[in-house]
Order: sequence, then C-alpha cells, then structure tokens
Amino acid sequence: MNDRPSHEHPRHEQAAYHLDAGRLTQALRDAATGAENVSLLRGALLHFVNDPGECMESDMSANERAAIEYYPDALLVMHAGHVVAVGNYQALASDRTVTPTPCAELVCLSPPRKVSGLMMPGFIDTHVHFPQLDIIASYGHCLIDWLNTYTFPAEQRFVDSAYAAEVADVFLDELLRHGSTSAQVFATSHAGSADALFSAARTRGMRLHAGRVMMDRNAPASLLDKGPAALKDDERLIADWHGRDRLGYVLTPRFAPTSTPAQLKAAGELLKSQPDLHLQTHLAENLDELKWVAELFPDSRDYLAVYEEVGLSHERTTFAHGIHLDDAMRARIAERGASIAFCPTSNLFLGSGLFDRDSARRLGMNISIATDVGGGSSLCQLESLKAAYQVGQLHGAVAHDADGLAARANQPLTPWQGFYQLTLGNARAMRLEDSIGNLRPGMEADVIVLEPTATPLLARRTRWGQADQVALEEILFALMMLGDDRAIREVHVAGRCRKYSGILMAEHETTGVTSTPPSSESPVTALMP
Ligand SMILES: O=c1[nH]c(=O)c2nc[nH]c2[nH]1
Repeated sequence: MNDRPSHEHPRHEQAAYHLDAGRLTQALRDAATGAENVSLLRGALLHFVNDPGECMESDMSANERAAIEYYPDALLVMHAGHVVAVGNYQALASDRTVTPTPCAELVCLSPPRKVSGLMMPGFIDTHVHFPQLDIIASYGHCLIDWLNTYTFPAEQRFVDSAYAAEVADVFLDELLRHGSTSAQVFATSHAGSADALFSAARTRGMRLHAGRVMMDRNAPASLLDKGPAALKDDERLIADWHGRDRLGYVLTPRFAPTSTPAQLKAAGELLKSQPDLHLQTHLAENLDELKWVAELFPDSRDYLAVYEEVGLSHERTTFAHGIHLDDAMRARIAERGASIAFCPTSNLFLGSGLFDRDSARRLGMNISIATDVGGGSSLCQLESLKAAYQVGQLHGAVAHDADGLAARANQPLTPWQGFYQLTLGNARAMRLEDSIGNLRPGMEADVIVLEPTATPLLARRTRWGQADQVALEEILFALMMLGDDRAIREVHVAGRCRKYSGILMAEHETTGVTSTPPSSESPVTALMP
C-alpha cells in the first residue's frame, strides 16, 4: 500500500489518499477490457482508521482526530470486490508521480459516478437472530417470558427448510436495506436453518458469520439436540461453509440455561480443535437469568465462569448483552480478548437493564453495538446508536444517593464513537478488521451511502449540500437520532451495488450498476426495478 500524507491537513482530512499500485494496475487492465469488476465512486467519504475516543471534536486529542478520515470530495476505486484506492479526488485523479500512474488513467477510462450523500463502510451487526424476524415487536414483558411465548414457537417453524430459506432471503435483504453488509447471526437448532442462511448470504456475496443454535435442555423438545450426535451437524456445517467465500462458522450455544454442562464442554472441545471458529452466546442479560444460572451451575463462581471453565471465552467470542457484570468479570473478559455485544434497542425493549459502556471501556473490554432482533426492535443500526445514546444518558439519571444527587455520570455516545463502533469498532470486536470496517486498500468493498437529506426534517437539520451546511459531527448526530432505512441511499456489497437511490435490487439486476456510467447523475435508471 502506498500512503501519502497530504501537505496540508484540513479538518478531518488526515491523508491525501491511500492506494495499492499493484491492485490498481490490475484494475486498469480489467477496465481496459470492459470487465465489470471495476467501479469508481466520487463524493464525500468518511471512515475510521482507529478509535476516535469518547469526546466531541473540540476536545479530541491529536491522535483521536487522526482516527477520523473525512474527504469532502473523495474518489473510491473498487476492483474484484476490494478497495484499491481511496482519498482526495483531485490528488488521486491528477497524481502522476507514482509509477505506474494507474489511477489517473483509470479515471479517464472509467469516469466515476457521483454519489450525493456520505460514503462510509457498510455497517456490521454483531448479534442478531434471523429466525426471530417474524416476531420482532412482540409484547414480551421480559426475557424468559418472551423466549417462551414468542421465540421458541417461532423457532420451531424452521424445521421446514423451505420456510427457513424464505425467511433467510427476507432477513438478508432487510439487513442490506438498512445498510448492514455484514453480520454475526444465530440460526435455530435445525442445521437446515443455518444452511439456508449461508446459502442466501453466498448468493448475495455478503460477509456473514453464523451458526446453528446448540440447546439440549430447558426448551421445547422439538428444538433440543439429541445427545452428542448433534455435534456432527456442527462439524458438517463447518466443513460445508466455514471459510467458503466470505462466510464463517460460529459455534452457538444459546446460553448457559439451555445447555447441559456436557454440551458446553463439547462445544469447548470443538472450539479448541478449531480455534479459528467464532463463538457466540448470551451472558448476564437479565437478573432472573442470573439467578437461574446460579441454580443450574452451583459449582461455578459466577455466570462468566460457566463459559470460562470449558474454554468458551476467547478472542473470537461474542457475549451478547453483559449488562449485569462486576468489574472483576469485565476484567476477565478483557483479559481473554472476548467481546460484549451491546444491544441497546433490545435492552430497552425487554427491560433488561442499562449497559455500562464506561466501565467496559475503562477495563479494556472490546465492545460492539448490535441490533439483537427480534429482542431488538429494529434492524437499523442508526436506531441502535440512538438507543445507545439514550441508555448512556439514563445511566446517570437512574442512580441517586440519599440526597437525591446523581451517583453516576451519564455516558452519552458521541456520533464519532457511534459510527466508529458500527464500522471499524465492530470489526475489531469480531477480529475482522483486516477484512471489513474501513475502506483502506485491500479491504473488502462493502460501502454504504448515507443521505443526510433523506427526510425533510433531516434536510432542514443538516443543510447538507447548502452553503451553510452544519459541521460533520452535527450531521452524524442528526443521522443517528433522526435516521432510519430511508437514510441509507446506496449499499454496495463486495463492490456490487445492491441498493440504489433507496431501492433494493435483486441479484440479477445489479450487473453493471457500479461500472462507469456516461453521466454522473443518473447512470443506472434503466436498471431500476
Ligand atoms: O435477547 C435474547 N434473545 C434470545 O434469543 C436469547 N436466548 C437466550 N437469551 C436471549 N436473549
């Protein structure tokens, strides 16, 4: 990679551009032959190369500011599913000092399409249940009640593979429509449900990590694994899907109450034998759940220890929720390099509690932000940011000492930390930062275009594109408080456009959409459904 710092550093603009000359030369060769695997976009672009910290911009350190790369007029070059160049348009398009000079030639050969919003890496959802799509927004009261009343009945329907395939298609299209190009997903205990999901993700070229739920007690009999033979299903799924294209297998014991110690031990042994697998489960979401775990595992010193004792807490483990932890447990999670998926819409919806982000960060725990649909009330990660901000605000408001004074500080999420989290932060939590999370050359080309004028109110608040446009951090904050799927104007998966002008396209319609259009504004109208 060839990194060239710019001579002047306007606000946020940390580098003139990044390019990979070798890959760019290949892109040029392909473009010259009319191949459809090259696409160039031009417009505003924001991504993160590091953690921007917890401050608004005026209080950031130089290092925190350097974590943010913003180009008001960027060129993004994608080739064969990867980014090959990103940066200031003028610098990239006119620079002839690099040998060879493929970018300037490429721009002449294949003029970029102008986008009218803000390009960003695709969002990553680190914890979501695809079989719960059809029970989203079900009046659940609290976790255990909601599991018994809605979740387990819904999951039983996935014994039917045709139904699983139908839901998998809708689920992945919904994720994409909301700007999430990657996800870590729970299937059901039926191997066919995982097959359906992987197959649908592969068709879409998505990066998707998923697993079959392991359960052998405390759930309806039809959902329970039948002894150790069920592990054969996981082994078969691993053989069929793990590492294929952009897919990865995640061992998925649902949570301690629905697995016997023997099943958890078996999962730990499988993980040990294949340490490149991910692992996902739930931890300390709800106070009744904590009591239940203490009864079921009387010999374990706490809930986390149940997983630790069998080797299930490691650097590719995602524990969903982790609300009711003490500092010692947080420190143990940090030490193992595991991560917590903070799922704020779910925590509010199920009344589970207020996640303590400050303590998590203070103790060095990796965290991500996720939707947790169907416990979560939206697949939109902008909604997750809004709820995360609100949870952080409430954190200070709910604890008062005897004099009525706030005993805890509030922890409002900044827009910088929020958008970092949905992209590079979530990728880091899942140890995928070499593949997804930002738009440096070599990264997989998952890109979204956010539209700060998506609604009349957003347009009025952001004044995007007008002479008196508000500052970028204000625009980002407005998007996270007011935005929804309408604010996701475009979605590109591995360089192919899947959502354009707010409308999702079917696979066969995407061919050629991102390749060079003759005019900058309306190049693909003919391909719209
Ligand atoms: O939010 C949640 N959703 C689930 O499906 C689940 N299972 C155990 N614990 C859970 N929490």
